[in-house]
Amino acid sequence: MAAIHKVKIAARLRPRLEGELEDDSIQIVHPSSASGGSSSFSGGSFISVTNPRDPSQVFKFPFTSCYDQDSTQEEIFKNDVEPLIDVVYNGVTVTIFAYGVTSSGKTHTMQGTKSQPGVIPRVVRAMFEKKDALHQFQTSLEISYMEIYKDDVYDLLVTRENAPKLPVRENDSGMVFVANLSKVPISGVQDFDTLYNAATKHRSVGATNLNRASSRSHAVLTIEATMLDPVTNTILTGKINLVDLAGSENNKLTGNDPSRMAESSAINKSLSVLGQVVHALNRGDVGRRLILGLLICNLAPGMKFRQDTLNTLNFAVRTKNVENRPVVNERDNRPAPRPHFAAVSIQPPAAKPAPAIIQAISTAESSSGPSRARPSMVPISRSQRMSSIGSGNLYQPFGLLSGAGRRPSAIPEKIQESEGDRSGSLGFGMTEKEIDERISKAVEAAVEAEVTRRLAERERQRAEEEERRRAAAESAKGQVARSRSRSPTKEPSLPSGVLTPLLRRHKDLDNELKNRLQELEKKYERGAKETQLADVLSPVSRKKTGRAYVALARAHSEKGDLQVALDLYRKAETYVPDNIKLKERIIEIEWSVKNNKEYVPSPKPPKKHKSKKRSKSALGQENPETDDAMMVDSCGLSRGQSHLDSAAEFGTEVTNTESPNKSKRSFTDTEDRGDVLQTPQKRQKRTAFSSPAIDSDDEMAHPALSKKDKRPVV
Ligand SMILES: Nc1ncnc2c1ncn2[C@@H]1O[C@H](COP(=O)(O)OP(=O)(O)OP(=O)(O)O)[C@@H](O)[C@H]1O
Repeated sequence: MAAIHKVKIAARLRPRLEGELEDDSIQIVHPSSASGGSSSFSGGSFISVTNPRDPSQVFKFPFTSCYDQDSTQEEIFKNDVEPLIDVVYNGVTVTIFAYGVTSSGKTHTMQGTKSQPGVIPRVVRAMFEKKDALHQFQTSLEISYMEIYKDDVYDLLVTRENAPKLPVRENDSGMVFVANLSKVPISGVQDFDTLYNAATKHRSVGATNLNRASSRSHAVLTIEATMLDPVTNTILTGKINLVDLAGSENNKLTGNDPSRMAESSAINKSLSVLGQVVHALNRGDVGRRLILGLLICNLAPGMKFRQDTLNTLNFAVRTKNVENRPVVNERDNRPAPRPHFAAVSIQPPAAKPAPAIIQAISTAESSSGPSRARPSMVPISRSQRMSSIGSGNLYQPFGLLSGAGRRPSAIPEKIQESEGDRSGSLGFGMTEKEIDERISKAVEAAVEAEVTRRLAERERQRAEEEERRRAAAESAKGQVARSRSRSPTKEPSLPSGVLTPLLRRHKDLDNELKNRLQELEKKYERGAKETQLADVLSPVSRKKTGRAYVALARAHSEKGDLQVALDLYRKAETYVPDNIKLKERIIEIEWSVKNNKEYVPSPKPPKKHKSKKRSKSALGQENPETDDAMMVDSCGLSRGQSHLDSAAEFGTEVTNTESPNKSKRSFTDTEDRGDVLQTPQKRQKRTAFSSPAIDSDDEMAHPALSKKDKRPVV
């Protein structure tokens, strides 16, 4: 078996910022805080998040690297990033993502400041240090820097005026790349700083309530090392992709205006697709070549961010199970190049298109599933590809590429043409054993991929065969029924004798078994179609279907069928993947199932009287239309109630994001000041809203959905 690496997760909780309230709803817990001054303990550390429904309970998320508020940039780099530099110099593509809600510290972690440089400047320095140490190779470094803004890709290394949208294309071997993205050689740290600082100014940044300089785009910086071994005349290419994702957004907190909402919706959509891809990778729906090596989950402290923190951690937990099978990008540099089988990529059939973020991070291994949503691009021809290669234009951002034919522009011509004695050296300073190992791993990977392909093919044939058989059985059944109706006595009778009862029983069982199998098959087909179905449904229908599943799940959870309820909630999630409350519900039930604990759903609300509705409407905080919709809320709470409740509980603003004109009311304030400051009337209202239910407006509402979408669904 080829070596498999799980994606490494690091979680980092940023310190409280000025004006943020102190509370311990999100904490990093180290096994023994007494065991030394480090702010990151590997082994046993976990993030604890209090359960929004029951503050006496906590959710624990153990990760190998947990960095608390006192952690330093140096610590993160030393522990989790620096080891990856060697991997890059071994010809592997590595990706580091910073993921988290807006203002959680992604840019601080990746970019940092002059006094506290982050991952990016440290990686660059380390890449140059390592390059200098590799005397035996002729090594060059190049960078590309792009941003993905509202699903469009722009080159950050050229000025905005000269930066048209770059097309994302797929070549004829299924490799996704950003065409015409510039790749610039860098000669040293200073050189990089000049380029990078200028490029960063081109990035789309805007102010939100939470962050004055919020990144509104995903930024992907790629540093590529090309190493030529003059002795063996082979070229090894390693890359490190450093991705500062735009923050996932809670529009209630960010206070986005309508134009920002569109931006925000694009950000959330792309992050949600990223989440789905990771989910699909976990389920094995898509190829298991990986999209990242390290995921840094940035967390913001305090109750205000608790829900976002749970979402981020939930995403991280899923990502943790993704397996990574690194591939070495090595190729022969002799005049008649042939692909090294270590770099052979087995190409899957064409899949659905996807947003740019996914196209950019996927490696064309994805064979199905929700991983592509961009309209299909015209594949470039081989000749085009070669000319792009020649001009240095072809960019394969995260490619585990089939390496033949690509000539790094930064390598001097004479080196490219040189041909060394291949027998005398083991190349790239590796021992024979290491080379053998690498070869056997590559062979295993190729064989495994081939076996997987064949198994899939066989499975497909089996399914077709099964379908044919079922159709034949159906039509035979129809004929039997018809002939029976014509002459009911014609059914072949069992031979009489002592075995007759046994034969009859056998026949009954046989029929029962067949029926069950048919049912199972139908169920399986339904499950497989679920994701595809969700893709083709309109947002309204998706939401309706999601709600129906939630209602069903709720019924099961009330009966105590937690596993069934969980499955149904997960199904619902397929239809409403962005639903925060639903995700939270899933986490809770998962926790209850895993720990064999009772799960107590919140009580159904009493039926509302019209007068109550009127009085609520009079508050100007909801409209009756949405109120009706609330009645179908899976947890039984009316939407308005739970909306307010949830807002109150999480200290969020009760601002209807659909209408920027509606008045805002901050519950953070009310909550912080406590009940003492409230009038008896207000206190009464607050009590009514303080049910512990968590299913709320949020559970079924997506910020991008229109008002129309919030109609009753059942
Ligand atoms: N570890 C830290 N130490 C000190 N300050 C921090 C830390 N992390 C973040 N901050 C501060 O918090 C604020 C928000 O951080 P940052 O801009 O990095 O968030 P972000 O996740 O990149 O947000 P967005 O997604 O909106 O771009 C900044 O003022 C930053 O300086």
